[in-house]
Amino acid sequence: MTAQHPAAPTAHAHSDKDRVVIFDTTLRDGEQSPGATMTHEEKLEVAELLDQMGVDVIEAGFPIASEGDFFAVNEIAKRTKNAVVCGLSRAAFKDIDRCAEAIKPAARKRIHTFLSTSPVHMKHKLQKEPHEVYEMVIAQVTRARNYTDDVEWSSEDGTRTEIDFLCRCVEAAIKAGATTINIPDTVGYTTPEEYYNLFKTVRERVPNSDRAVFSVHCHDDLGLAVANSLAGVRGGARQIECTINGIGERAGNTALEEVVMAMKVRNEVLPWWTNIDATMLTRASKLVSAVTSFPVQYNKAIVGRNAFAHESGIHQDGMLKNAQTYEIMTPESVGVKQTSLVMGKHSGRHAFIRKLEDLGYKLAGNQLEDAFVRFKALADRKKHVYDEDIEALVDEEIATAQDRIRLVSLSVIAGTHGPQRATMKLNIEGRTAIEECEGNGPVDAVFNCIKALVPNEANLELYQVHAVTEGTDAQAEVSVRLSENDKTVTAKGADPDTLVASAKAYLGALNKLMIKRQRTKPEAMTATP
Ligand SMILES: CC(=O)SCCNC(=O)CCNC(=O)[C@H](O)C(C)(C)COP(=O)(O)OP(=O)(O)OC[C@H]1O[C@@H](n2cnc3c(N)ncnc32)[C@H](O)[C@@H]1OP(=O)(O)O
Ligand SMILES: CC(C)C(=O)C(=O)O
Ligand SMILES: [Mg+2]
Repeated sequence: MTAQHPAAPTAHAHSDKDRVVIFDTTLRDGEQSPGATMTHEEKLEVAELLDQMGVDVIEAGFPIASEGDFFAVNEIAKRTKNAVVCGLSRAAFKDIDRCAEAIKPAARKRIHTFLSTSPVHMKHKLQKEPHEVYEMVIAQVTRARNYTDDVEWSSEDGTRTEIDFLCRCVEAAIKAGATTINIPDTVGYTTPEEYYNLFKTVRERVPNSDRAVFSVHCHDDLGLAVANSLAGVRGGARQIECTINGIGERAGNTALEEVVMAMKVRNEVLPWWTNIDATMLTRASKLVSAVTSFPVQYNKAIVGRNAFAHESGIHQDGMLKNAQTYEIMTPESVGVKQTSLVMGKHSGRHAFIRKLEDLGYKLAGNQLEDAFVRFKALADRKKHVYDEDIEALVDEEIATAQDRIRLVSLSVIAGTHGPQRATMKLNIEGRTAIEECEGNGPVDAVFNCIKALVPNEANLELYQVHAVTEGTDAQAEVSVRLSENDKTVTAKGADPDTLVASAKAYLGALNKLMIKRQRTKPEAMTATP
């Protein structure tokens, strides 16, 4: 799995015009996800990691929202080494002043002020006329510019805003001193083509548009946030607002890891670049998931636990031959140690052999074939087949290869109304025999069957059960110790069914006894004493 992917991130001759600013809003829009609230310390930890991984702007919070938010933004402003620290504020002087105070200690600081421009928001939410909104844009951006020369203005619900009004507001904001213009798709309503056209149009129509960086901010209500963001960049935007794991209001925001890797892996068609150290993406994902208690879906692009895992035999075989067959980026490129070949019911022989080698086994011929058949049978019954399951299975295969008594089938009737009853079929040196016995409990009934089928004087000294792995579908591993005269043998049996495992262990011990008997008394060749 060391093959070099042609699509793997490579060094580019970067040009400044293709540089995309990564504006992370995990701590602001991300934290707006219901239930995603982070503690003060957790926010500091996330901000430190974002700074280390090369995020350009950290939107650290909404300082007017609460004392807690203010202090978090303020502390992040003090600690951040490289990134611009940004705070959000409504179009209200008190918000802007509070935001300015919070970000004051930052080496590089931004005030982000927003105001809705769509008819529905202006009429129902703000209850203001367009001309009032227009005046507010100018007043608020001007106010913010008193504190810093890095001011971002967002036209909330920009994608449902009437285009002439949007262009007028954007022009006014830039004239008042905004250096970044964000046109959010606040409700996740737009489509890639539409969003591309929006940026193209606004940039063409607004006379002073070249004096600001345009920014995309997308929500994932229709699952289009990443596609829309990239379309906006194609339309001329050079800042992407995003969050780790795509957390955020409702269906979330554009996932940082997805846009970053899309541009890296498909750079020939998405020819832009960022400053993000992609090898830190997995770490960031895990941290944000841990502090928000939001699990990352298994099949999530880039950072989901299945993003570099393969279970089906055809894919595993391809991966073993050349990783490029089924992976478009290396796991290492996003901070995952290695591809994992998950053993399950869809796995094939190539992967099984590789797994056995990794676990230190070398089986061939019938032994390998038998082990594979038993592995498939186990995988059919068990959700997760762990390494320990395979070890137990192979150990048993090796231990029982020479067995003269083999379990063919077992069924047991157990429950609250005893006596319990077992029916067992054995293959004893090539001959099939069947017996039905009762017992004081299901294990007793099983062992009585064995005694009836293979009469013996052996004394059961130990019977022990433990689970090989976790979960209710874990394999049971049963150990049985039998003694006969001066001979003592121990054997193990593993199976998801404890009673089958018990029978296998008992029979395994009997088989070993027979070998011992044979060694000391070569004429004792038969299964019965
Ligand atoms: C699209 C986005 O993500 S926007 C960001 C959303 N994030 C948040 O709301 C989280 C933090 N918010 C809060 O803590 C609170 O809502 C606060 C502190 C901002 C305001 O709290 P309150 O004063 O109690 O107001 P409340 O939240 O109930 O209502 C919002 C008010 O802000 C107004 N408002 C909304 N957006 C803006 C804006 N961009 N500029 C100015 N006023 C605005 C609303 O019209 C409403 O005003 P009204 O009270 O005159 O009707
Ligand atoms: C505050 C703005 C930028 C926002 O989060 C949105 O419109 O979605
Ligand atoms: Mg948002």
